[in-house]
Amino acid sequence: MSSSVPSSLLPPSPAPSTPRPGGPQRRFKLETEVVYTESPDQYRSSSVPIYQTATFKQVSGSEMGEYDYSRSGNPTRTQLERHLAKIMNASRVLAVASGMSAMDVIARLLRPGDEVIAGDDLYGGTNRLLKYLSTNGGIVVHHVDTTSISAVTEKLNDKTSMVLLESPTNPLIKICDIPTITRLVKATVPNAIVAVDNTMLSPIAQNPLDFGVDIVYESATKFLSGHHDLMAGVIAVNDEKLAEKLFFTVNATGCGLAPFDCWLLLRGVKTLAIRFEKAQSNAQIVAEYLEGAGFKVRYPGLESHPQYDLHWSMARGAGAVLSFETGSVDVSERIVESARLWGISVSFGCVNSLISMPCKMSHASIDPKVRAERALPEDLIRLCVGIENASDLVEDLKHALFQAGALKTESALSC
Ligand SMILES: Cc1ncc(COP(=O)(O)O)c(C=O)c1O
Ligand SMILES: N[C@@H](CCSC[C@H](N)C(=O)O)C(=O)O
Repeated sequence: MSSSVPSSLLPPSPAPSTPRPGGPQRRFKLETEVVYTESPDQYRSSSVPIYQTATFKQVSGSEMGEYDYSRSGNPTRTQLERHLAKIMNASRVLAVASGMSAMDVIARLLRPGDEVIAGDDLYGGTNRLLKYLSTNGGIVVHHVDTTSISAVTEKLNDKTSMVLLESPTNPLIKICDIPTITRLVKATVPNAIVAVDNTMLSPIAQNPLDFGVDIVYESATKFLSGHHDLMAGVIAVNDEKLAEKLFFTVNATGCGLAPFDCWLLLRGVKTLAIRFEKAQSNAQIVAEYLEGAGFKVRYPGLESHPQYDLHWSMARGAGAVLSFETGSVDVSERIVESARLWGISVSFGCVNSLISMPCKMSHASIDPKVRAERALPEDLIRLCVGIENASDLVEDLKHALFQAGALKTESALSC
């Protein structure tokens, strides 16, 4: 531990969970780990208390307690971070105000002149922050097709400071070979950081830290919380020095997650496994229906996905986000507007199913010219599948497709 960060400001490292204090210390299956939380609460409260306080009184003028100020640390945040560290196979997790906050904290590791290699298909907000840094921060950003290992390695040089990956990507659901890219980056530029945005799968389906990457971050606004009732981001690492640097920025900039949101997120995480499983099985049914109806569907649960085998070599599930093309922006708009059960909304990972057109919504901040260069189809529809009844979802979609003129025959309505 470095002398720059007092230990009182660091959350304790995660203890292995055990149903009874003093009982056998062991790792349980993920579905069990997400539900079980330890709390050192003096009243043995079943739910972790919300320490809705900005300050903590000190024992005396010279003796500091464990916490002094909630920007620097708060017991509810500590409990959340410990719980997430267990689930994300990390030694340390930091909970911050949003997924973009997490990305911002990570990006502050960069210095002018540094080079970043990122995907050519990535969340619009990430693209926007990278663009800002390249315009104003002296950072050079290379956007490459991360499905091609050589496209990534060709850009590696001694100025490469960070390789930023998403798999699956948002919204084209492209898969990249995280273990191989990580190995090659480490062999070529040992100090370069490999960071993975794991928002699309959550720790239930993929743990990139297990592949040797340095940082995993997620928008906890999505699957981790699951109800679209809070904004949060999480950063997970296994290197204490790196954790300290990241924590320094969290404390210095004040982006640590507020106590009530920590509590909401902790509550949401308990149902992560069951929500994710149901949403994912619904997504598989929806993807198969759309493919059967003749659409080009992007979903790693379909054997037609070009990186199907690669995906399943890394992940335990296909997730609940898929996208498909219709061949016409007008038709896509009509489909989106004809759906009743599917909410027209950005974001994903919620219990409710959502439908959107990335080029007009989540990825609208990417210059239309850049979108065209990167072959992001303007007619792309993204479906973020929730936990409703699968037949209701398919029925609603069928009717939206039919009303929009995307299903040519009545028979397609019954497939
Ligand atoms: C893949 C991905 N990463 C990061 C973010 C940013 O998260 P947040 O909206 O919580 O800031 C989003 C969506 O916003 C996303 O889709
Ligand atoms: N207006 C927002 C759009 C947020 S998109 C949220 C989510 N990541 C998604 O992919 O739907 C912005 O400008 O960031």
